[in-house]
Amino acid sequence: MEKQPRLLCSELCVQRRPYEVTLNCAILAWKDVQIGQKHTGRAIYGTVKAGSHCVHVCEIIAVQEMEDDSPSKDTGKWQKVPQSPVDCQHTFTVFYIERRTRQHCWRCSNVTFHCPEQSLCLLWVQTIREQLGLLTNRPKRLLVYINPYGGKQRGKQIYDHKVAPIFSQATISTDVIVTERANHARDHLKTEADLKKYDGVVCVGGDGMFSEIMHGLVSRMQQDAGVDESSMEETLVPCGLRIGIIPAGSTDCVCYATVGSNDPVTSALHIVVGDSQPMDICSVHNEDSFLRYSVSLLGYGFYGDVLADSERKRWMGPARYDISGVKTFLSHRYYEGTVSFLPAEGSLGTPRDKMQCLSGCSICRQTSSDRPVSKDEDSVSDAESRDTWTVIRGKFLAINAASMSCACPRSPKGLSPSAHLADGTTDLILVRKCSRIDFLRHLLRHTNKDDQFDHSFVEVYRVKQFRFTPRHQECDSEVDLRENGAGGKRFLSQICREHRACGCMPSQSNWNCDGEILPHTAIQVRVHCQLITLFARGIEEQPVFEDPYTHCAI
Ligand SMILES: Nc1ncnc2c1ncn2[C@@H]1O[C@H](COP(=O)(O)OP(=O)(O)OP(=O)(O)O)[C@@H](O)[C@H]1O
Repeated sequence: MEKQPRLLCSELCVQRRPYEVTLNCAILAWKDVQIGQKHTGRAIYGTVKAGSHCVHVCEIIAVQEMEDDSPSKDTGKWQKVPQSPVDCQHTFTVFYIERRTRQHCWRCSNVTFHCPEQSLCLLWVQTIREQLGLLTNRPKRLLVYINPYGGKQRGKQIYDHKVAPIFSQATISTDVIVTERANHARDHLKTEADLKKYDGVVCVGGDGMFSEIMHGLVSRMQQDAGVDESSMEETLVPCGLRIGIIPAGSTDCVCYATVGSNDPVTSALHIVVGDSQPMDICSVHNEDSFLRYSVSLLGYGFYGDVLADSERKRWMGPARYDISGVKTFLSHRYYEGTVSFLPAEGSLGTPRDKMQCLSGCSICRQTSSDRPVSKDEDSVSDAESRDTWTVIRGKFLAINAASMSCACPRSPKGLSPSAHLADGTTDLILVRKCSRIDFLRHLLRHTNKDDQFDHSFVEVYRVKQFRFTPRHQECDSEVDLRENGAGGKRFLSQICREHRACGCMPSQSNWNCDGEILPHTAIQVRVHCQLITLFARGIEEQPVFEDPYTHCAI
């Protein structure tokens, strides 16, 4: 790391021990001057050598001058007077992010420095504040929507007790709206909200609430830019405002995939430091009508049936997903249809390359630098003329499109462990008709480390667009193609498609679109690369212990 010039260096006291405290534009470090160089290698970004501490300036939340709590003040009680090498009357406290040993969880920690003179104390406070002021990615004003009924109905409590105090410490001002009905946040964002006033929108709730806010914001951006969402050909305008997710739902899959945990304090701290994680969005159309956007899972067959069945069992609470899962598995229904897709080509990864999308992912970064700047360059018709569509017809137990890994505590690797958040693609997983026991083997692999795609009946493709037509909606030419040469069968099929009552009609499933049922089964899906940005940084790799005094070069 390049050596940065020191801005300040003083001997200050921490818990009445003398420390050499240094600041440059990247690092604040403090080293116990009395302790030797013995390594402890314990904390992360905290103590590395005994008595040596280091914090990145970009992970400082705030600095505050404090009332001196020196025990030398007369409290009326007997107390031992510690020996301090300097008379430290003036104090300031630095609040910073500390990584916890629990996976990807952050906490707000603090250290109080005692200074011998007030002028020195003020100089430190002012210089640190100046450095924080240079971090232009931090939000100053946020619009917050709270779903009081999401998850265990603790959204309001979580925000008031865990998140609001952090925002206020970081001097972020907020306008808070507690929703009164489903789609309140979406409609407010779409029509009323004065978005120019804000640096970001915060969603307190689960995946359903996030989806509402994403829909509201994306639609508003298109309206303002005069883009017609109902046309699949249109290139959508990216959202200028970042979205923060404070997890307060039942599954919190989007938060888990972009932060690595579903901890509200960690999410609040990612918002405060102004992290940015771009994310792709799939638009879903039925012919010329726009249906919905999806960021995580589009599932037909198994996941569609589980959702449809669980919706009828809402009264059971979260247990309904397990019960519907078992019921759907036992019913072992398969569905016929045609899947066509435009494969993603070039240097992007593949769904089976085991390259997990982590913080600073090189594949997503490369995609972002390769993205066309002009609207015309990326039109659907252009893409279609360059690329060729692959067509697959068959009987499927499940058709899933995972635009992110969809990892969650139940499925730590997710449906597609190598799916990327922002590479402009979705992983299309086709599970063909197979025996119950084989399907069970495939499903169980979502919960362990084995490759869930390593089955003869599973195919996975990384795609930019896809379409699905259920068999009964296929036009005659498609059916003719499939049944080429089988004259009798074709005739029978024609009759069956026209006579639902005869019972040979292939049954239909529903599309599960990020937890919502779509009203149509024939759909066209297009991935819009990096359409939104979250206050997140992706999942960080486990930190390496490093010596701040050698590598941070302070
Ligand atoms: N005030 C409200 N009253 C009723 N429903 C609401 C209200 N505000 C939001 N909603 C709706 O509640 C639904 C579920 O909310 P949310 O996603 O927060 O929780 P969840 O379903 O428990 O969690 P998850 O989606 O992570 O499983 C959302 O689709 C949202 O549209």
